[in-house]
Amino acid sequence: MLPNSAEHPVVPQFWSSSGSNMVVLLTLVIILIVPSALILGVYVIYRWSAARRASQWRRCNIPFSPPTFPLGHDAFSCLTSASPLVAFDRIYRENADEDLVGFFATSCPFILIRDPRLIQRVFAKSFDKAFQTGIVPPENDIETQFTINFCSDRTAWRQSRSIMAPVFSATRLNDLTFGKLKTQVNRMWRHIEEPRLVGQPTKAQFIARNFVVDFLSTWHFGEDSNSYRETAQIEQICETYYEPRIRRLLAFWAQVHFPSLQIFESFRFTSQKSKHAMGKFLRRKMDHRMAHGNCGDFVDLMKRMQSKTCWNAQSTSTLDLEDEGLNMRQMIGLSFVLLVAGTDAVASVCHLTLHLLSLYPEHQKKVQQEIDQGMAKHGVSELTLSVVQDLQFLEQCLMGTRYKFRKGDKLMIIPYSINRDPKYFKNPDDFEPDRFSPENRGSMPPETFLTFGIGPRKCPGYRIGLHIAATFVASLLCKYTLKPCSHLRQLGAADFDPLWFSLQYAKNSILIDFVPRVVNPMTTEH
Ligand code: HEM
Repeated sequence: MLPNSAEHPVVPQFWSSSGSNMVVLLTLVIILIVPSALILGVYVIYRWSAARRASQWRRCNIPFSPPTFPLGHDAFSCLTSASPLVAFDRIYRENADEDLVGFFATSCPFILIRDPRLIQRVFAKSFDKAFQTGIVPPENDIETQFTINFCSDRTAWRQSRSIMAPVFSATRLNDLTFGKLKTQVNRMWRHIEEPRLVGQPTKAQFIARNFVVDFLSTWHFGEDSNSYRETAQIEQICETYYEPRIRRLLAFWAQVHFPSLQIFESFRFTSQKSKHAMGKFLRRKMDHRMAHGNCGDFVDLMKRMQSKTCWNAQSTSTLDLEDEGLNMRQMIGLSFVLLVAGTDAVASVCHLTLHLLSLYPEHQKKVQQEIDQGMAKHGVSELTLSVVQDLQFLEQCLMGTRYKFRKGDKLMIIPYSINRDPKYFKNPDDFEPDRFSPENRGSMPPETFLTFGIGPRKCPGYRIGLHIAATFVASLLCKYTLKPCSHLRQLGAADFDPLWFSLQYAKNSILIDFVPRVVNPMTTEH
């Protein structure tokens, strides 16, 4: 019997089931077809732009590795677990016969320059190429423009380097500043003693970073921070400087592809949060100076520049300071220079040198002898500025760490790989500070020494950085002998933390045993 149509309306039933089928069908279309179409679209654009770039490289006779979708070069497949250095180093090694090689990182084309002579030609002799660092902040991102490292506006770059010249000058290191370093040394010794007395090792990264952050905080900003007790305020600002990893990668991608598109404004390298935090910090410092007088440090320099007509640059740049002096946004950028460019570079040289010296007791002993002799020569029983300035062999050790790598624009150089290339260095994997002795450095091709960069954008702070690192290492070696505890061999590219974009921190803590020395340097004869 047919159902009663009034109770069981046939037509609506039909429509409702077919309607729900349609909904399911539509949902499937949306779930499957739309994303597939999007991926296909991205793929086509990817292939098209890669093919265009490849044909340009072919025309210019530049050898290249064809891209694999979506990572670019397949060396990047390890990116989530390893530092980008691993991928770059692999590309360097895979192309041993080439002077330069093109490759893709996702869809971004890069040229890795392998031959040091070519590096010198491009980066040292051709200012235009050297000027572009690859990160291209928009002109109105004043803070980032004034953070010298990322500056893409020539006038701002010249101005920033010139304003900061007194800060980079080694003459700022005097007995007074050395006294501040000594405060940090005493705190570090106290920190090492606590675990040592209960038979535990010390984390090299931790003491190195605290030492550098606290010293820079005191020296430049007059802020007496003690990172062993609580995180220094400038460290908190530093922590928010770089966006979290995924945003940072997106920012880098957006900057390479669409440097001027406002839509990617939110994916910028320098986070808004850190700009605000730095602004607040600087304002507080300046107010304090108004009330309590000057200290002759970086904050005072900024304060002077704030009100001064400081440039006669015949420039049409929007960043021209003529008649205005520095404004707060420019000062924020310049303050970041000290934190971003200085802190990690010096801290990584410090802890990596400790690690290497713990692995090479013969070099460690030589540094200790040099320190003891220095103290005896100057008739002192503790480190002084003059003793540290005499430590030639220690300086060679600091240079010998050679872990730094430079990431330029679409042009890239990898000092890490060049420094380990047997073509240029005998026994490249050995820690041989004598490579950097004054005699040997003279015979070494200058273009192979890239620890501080090369050309007009070479590191302006390296003298200061080496001095801080020398004080750090010397103050430890005059009191202790180092024994490796965790890493029993030199670090390779794969041992570095993937979360660090350019500077290298080891993935796992480098633990070192500090064994007190029994010698009294004043009475030791050598
Ligand atoms: C001893 C430790 C240091 C090392 C190994 C080091 C290394 C480098 C390298 C390799 C570059 C070039 C980066 C590139 O081209 O991508 C650089 C640039 C720079 N460094 Fe250092 N650096 C050190 C200490 C410092 C210190 C203490 C400061 C600041 C107080 C500083 C400030 C800068 C600045 C501002 C730049 C950018 C220069 C420009 O683009 O014109 N560095 N550094």
